[in-house]
Amino acid sequence: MTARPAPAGPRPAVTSPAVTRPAPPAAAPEAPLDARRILVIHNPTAGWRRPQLLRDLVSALRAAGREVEVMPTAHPGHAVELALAASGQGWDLVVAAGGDGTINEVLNGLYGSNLPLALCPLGTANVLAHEIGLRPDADRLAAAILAGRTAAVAVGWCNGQGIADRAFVQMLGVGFDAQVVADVSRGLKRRLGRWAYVLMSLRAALRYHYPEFEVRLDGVAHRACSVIVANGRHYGGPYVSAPAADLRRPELQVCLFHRGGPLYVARYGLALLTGRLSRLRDVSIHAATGIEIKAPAGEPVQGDGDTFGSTPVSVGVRAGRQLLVVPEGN
Ligand SMILES: Nc1ncnc2c1ncn2[C@@H]1O[C@H](COP(=O)(O)OP(=O)(O)OP(=O)(O)O)[C@@H](O)[C@H]1O
Repeated sequence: MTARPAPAGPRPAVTSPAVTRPAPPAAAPEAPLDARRILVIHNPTAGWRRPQLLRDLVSALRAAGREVEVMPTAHPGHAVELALAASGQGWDLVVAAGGDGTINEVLNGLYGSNLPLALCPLGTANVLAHEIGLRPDADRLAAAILAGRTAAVAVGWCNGQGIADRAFVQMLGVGFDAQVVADVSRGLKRRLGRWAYVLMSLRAALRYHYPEFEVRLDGVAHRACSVIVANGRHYGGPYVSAPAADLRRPELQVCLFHRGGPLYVARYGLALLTGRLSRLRDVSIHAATGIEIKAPAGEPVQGDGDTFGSTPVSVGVRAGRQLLVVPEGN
């Protein structure tokens, strides 16, 4: 992997669990971006593979006089390498064309480079695209990039078993959902799309062992059967898990699920689909900037829909360090 020289100043450490920071005032809008040279990092294995969407986007950008190069990924982790190498090559913007896992890899490669990120959502769930109101329509995607409207988003960070200082943008999960993500194979996702998650959720609901997690939120101890750490509001696609979450604020919303077992999984799943999750009495949501999660044994940790590693895991957040192209009205 190509190593980028460290960004000016020390790389900030994951926020200490003991520190509670007040939310900063809303950030001033960024000046519009005029991206002339655009690199597209494309995961050809993502989601339902909508090659036409990407082709149309590239045509629209070229028709508007932009220089566009598409680099396909060849293996997992390749998008990190391509994004790392992109800084210093004269690009004005990097587009992540794929699902949330591809966006996550590109983000991890871009961090600290000051190169803005845009999305071409080709994945299965496309949670970040839902979060910023980006529709999978080539004309709208091109219009957003050409308008150059950006937002500075806060980035979540985690360290854990097999996880070394990894960024996430939308969410991180430990417990039932991380088990489901670990169970869904690439082949199954390709064959069944979203239904792969439904199928594996049903299977895991019956087979999962529902351990209890020890969770420290800014130093305060809690216990939970499952945990979702939300940087954005959305989860699993167009559904909302944490209504108070805001990508622009360096603060995470932590959903603690206090009961385990198949009936509670069904209850939580139904509440998520009907927008009532945050109102359940056995779910509590807490704002936090430093989070420690431990389990009796190593349990899977998922971030942005891909397995990162396993517990114990510590999670923090860093303010406005990544510029993201957002559509009008966001
Ligand atoms: N050429 C490749 N071959 C196999 N795997 C790849 C390749 N390029 C990237 N990957 C891996 O594919 C994984 C899944 O990609 P991604 O999340 O973008 O698609 P998805 O899972 O279909 O979408 P979503 O996350 O929205 O459900 C990524 O974690 C990445 O490591």
